[in-house]
Amino acid sequence: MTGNKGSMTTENGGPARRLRYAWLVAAQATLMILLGFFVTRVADGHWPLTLEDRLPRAFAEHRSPLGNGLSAGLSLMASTEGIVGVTLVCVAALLVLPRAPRWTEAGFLGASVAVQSAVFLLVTIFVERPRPEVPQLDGAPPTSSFPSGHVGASVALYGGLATLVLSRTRGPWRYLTAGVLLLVPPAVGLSRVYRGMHHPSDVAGGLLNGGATLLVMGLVFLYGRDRDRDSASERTPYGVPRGGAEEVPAQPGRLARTDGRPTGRRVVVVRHPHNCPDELAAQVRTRLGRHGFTDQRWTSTTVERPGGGLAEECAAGDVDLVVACGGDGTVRACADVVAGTGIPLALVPCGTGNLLARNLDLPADPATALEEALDGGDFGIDVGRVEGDGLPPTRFAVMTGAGFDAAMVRDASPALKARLGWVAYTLSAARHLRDPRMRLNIRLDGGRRIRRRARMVVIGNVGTLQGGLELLPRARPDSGRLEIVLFDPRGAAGWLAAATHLAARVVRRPAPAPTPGDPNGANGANGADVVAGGSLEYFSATRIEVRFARAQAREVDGDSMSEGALLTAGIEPGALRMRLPRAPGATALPHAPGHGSQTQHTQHTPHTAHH
Ligand SMILES: Nc1ncnc2c1ncn2[C@@H]1O[C@H](COP(=O)(O)OP(=O)(O)OP(=O)(O)O)[C@@H](O)[C@H]1O
Repeated sequence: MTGNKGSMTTENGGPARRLRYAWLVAAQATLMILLGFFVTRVADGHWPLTLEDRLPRAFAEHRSPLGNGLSAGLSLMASTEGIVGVTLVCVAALLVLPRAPRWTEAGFLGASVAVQSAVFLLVTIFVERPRPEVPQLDGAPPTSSFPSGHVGASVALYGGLATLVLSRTRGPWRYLTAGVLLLVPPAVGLSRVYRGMHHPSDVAGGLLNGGATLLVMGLVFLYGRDRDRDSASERTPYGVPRGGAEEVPAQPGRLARTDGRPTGRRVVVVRHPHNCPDELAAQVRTRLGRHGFTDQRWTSTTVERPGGGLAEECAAGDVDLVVACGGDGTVRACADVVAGTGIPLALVPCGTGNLLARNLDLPADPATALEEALDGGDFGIDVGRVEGDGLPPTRFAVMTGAGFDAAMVRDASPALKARLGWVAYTLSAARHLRDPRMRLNIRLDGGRRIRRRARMVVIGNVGTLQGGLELLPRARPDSGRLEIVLFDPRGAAGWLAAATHLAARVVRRPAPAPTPGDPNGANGANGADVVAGGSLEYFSATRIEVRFARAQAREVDGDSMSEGALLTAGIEPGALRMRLPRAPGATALPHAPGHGSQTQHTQHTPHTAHH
């Protein structure tokens, strides 16, 4: 994990560096005390402070049971018990829920709440201000009215959470989440004035104290972490400073790393211009540079050329790494070019679904996913190949299909995708729930044709969708096989059975589904595994042909394709060499002595080994 190296540096240098920022907390406390003196001794009795108590008085005169209840709830959210409880839960969640504990983020949140409280208490020792002269709905604590502790604490906690959401997560939903969190402190402020506990200027003081705390703690923890990481990446895994360009051993074509492994130096970065913003592109550029990729060729994707100029760059030779900055469509286009060539592919997952990245268990943060992969190794994964009537042969890394999912992909509004991410697919799916069932026949590995009706056919190299939903539980990227599901819920009961079955797999994280044909598990004809009252039927094969009675919507790795009545799919075992933080279950590839035009075939784990 990158964090290991990063945290080693952080532990050595972090506390000392953080102490250097202690003067900022002292400055914050001094300024807050001076502000308190100004409010209580200089501005008191002068406009506009002469007007401010009209607000608590107006509230006191117009109190209602609803207002009392709402303000009590908001005040409770920002009470000592509320703040301590929510902070502890959030800190515990940051340490336990992610794959690696988020010490920096947990530290930022915990320290923000603690430092805000400490400064608040200090200020109230020096500044004495009486509460507003109105009936108060809460017992008045002995502390000064200036500043509002509830408001300061709510800024530190809910504002701190908003900061983490904005700085550590992706997707348009983060703005909505952060917006809701940022509404809490002003709402708490209003509730404190309503309840007669504070003057408006106390609330302003609380907002200021909380905001200043977040600024200082953000500087110490979040900005500080990036600096730690940057300086850590200046070093090899053994702490030896990395050579600058002029220190590189004169060895044409390849660099020697101090850990003895060879590292390529020419990288082609395929960038989806809408999914990979400039800021992320800059991070990718820097991280690649630090890992010795000094010769960077950047190419942008277009609708007509979803792989940009990758094919031409690879044809020119001497490409040591390809980086796909985009979603599954961009990855597919890159995989189509590099599969079978031995050129490794790394991902910067910044699309809508990013299903390959999810299935390979990459970090959600795109730059971190790249960083960890660059510190990892090369592994062979399978790719699928699909063609059909009017569908030229193309490779896929995730899934291809027809029917419901393809119509959903086709009709997802690009504007909604940009704003809501994968939620746009959900909205589109709702419009196709009542689409008619397809009549089809399916042929597996040259066997006899199986007739079926279904709403959707999905053929997958990997099987997990958003939210951990396992559409194809047996699918593994290194199995050497493709998994197929026919989805055919009938009536409300069928939909309910299918939804319950899929949801139960998310909740229980069950063992792999039985192998088709396994006497202990398969219960359908033709070696299929039938579940959820017949709503889901699973098959497994290396060659699949699906013929539809009528032309259907088709999709490949989330990209809509022309309608057609045929899908033929096969598997290329281990054909795609991927640079990953860790093995997805495949055998690590030895580094090729030279590549570019050379075909690398990988060892893949036999299918049976997984069952
Ligand atoms: N410059 C561009 N402008 C508009 N569309 C583009 C551009 N480049 C590529 N595309 C289209 O974007 C799609 C590929 O996008 P990609 O898969 O990378 O992201 P996504 O669809 O947001 O994410 P995901 O596939 O993970 O859900 C393709 O359909 C391609 O035609």
